[in-house]
Amino acid sequence: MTGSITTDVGRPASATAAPLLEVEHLTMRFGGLTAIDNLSFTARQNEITALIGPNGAGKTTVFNCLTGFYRPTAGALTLHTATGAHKLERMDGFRIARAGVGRTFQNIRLFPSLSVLENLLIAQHNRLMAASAFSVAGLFGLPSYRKVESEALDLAANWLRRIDLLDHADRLASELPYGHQRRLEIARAMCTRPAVLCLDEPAAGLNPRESLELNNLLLSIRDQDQVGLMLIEHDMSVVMAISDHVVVLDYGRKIADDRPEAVRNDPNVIRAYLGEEEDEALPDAVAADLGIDRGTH
Ligand SMILES: Nc1ncnc2c1ncn2[C@@H]1O[C@H](COP(=O)(O)OP(=O)(O)OP(=O)(O)O)[C@@H](O)[C@H]1O
Repeated sequence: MTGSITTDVGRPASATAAPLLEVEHLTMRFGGLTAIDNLSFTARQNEITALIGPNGAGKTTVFNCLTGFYRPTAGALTLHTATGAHKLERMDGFRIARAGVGRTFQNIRLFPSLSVLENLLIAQHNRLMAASAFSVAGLFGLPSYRKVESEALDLAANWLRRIDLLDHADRLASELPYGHQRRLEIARAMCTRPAVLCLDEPAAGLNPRESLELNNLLLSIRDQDQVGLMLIEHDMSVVMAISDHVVVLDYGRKIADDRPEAVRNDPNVIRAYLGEEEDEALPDAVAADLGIDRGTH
């Protein structure tokens, strides 16, 4: 083993930024299978927290608990926002979204037969309906509705500019190239005004140029939008390039929780993530991604 060992499992990566999302003793069982086993970590404001691990480690299950798709078997999930501390484990998906948890999925879930602009407006549907007082009269008569409607259009236009799709606003979402659809899905999630945005494999299927554009978009969201990002990602080059903090799962248990440069040299992570006892057995490309120096063998 040539990589240095620096990870202190369980130590938070940063104690400076305010806690945004606290996961405490999260457990999720499906019958006899424990998919998440007593998992605790903290994601912080204005940071990108990556959740990584081998296939079946439990990453998507964590997202499903955070977004109300699953009700956890045990544990507490607390989102801290300007409106207070929200106990997510007691809430359904609709209330969790309103509390400030946004999400994208492994498989793109845009409305394919709506335009690019309509996809960004429909994401703001709940806010628009609330401003209409849920009445037809409100849709046509209330000044508060017109104000929110104008803000919704401004927000959509702003995101179209940021993802460089303003010229494509009237095209059907399904007509866009795959990489554009990925960016649109992130913009759509941002139009729900989340406090934390959970991204499930956003780089999957992207070519290197699109992947670089995605990195820049996610960094700009972190730095400009008062949003914390949680990222499930198999592409280690993306994880290492943009994450502030990495949590590693293996068989539902946390095996590392630290800065990316520490995690990538952790022998437990290498062993679990790659399923190999020795780094000599790793494919060269994987070892390079993990930053393992093989020159001295
Ligand atoms: N609804 C469910 N019912 C039964 N078992 C489930 C369910 N959802 C997930 N699991 C199991 O929980 C474990 C964790 O699955 P999960 O999809 O969270 O892993 P993952 O780390 O996201 O994997 P991948 O990287 O392949 O997407 C797996 O063994 C999976 O089969």
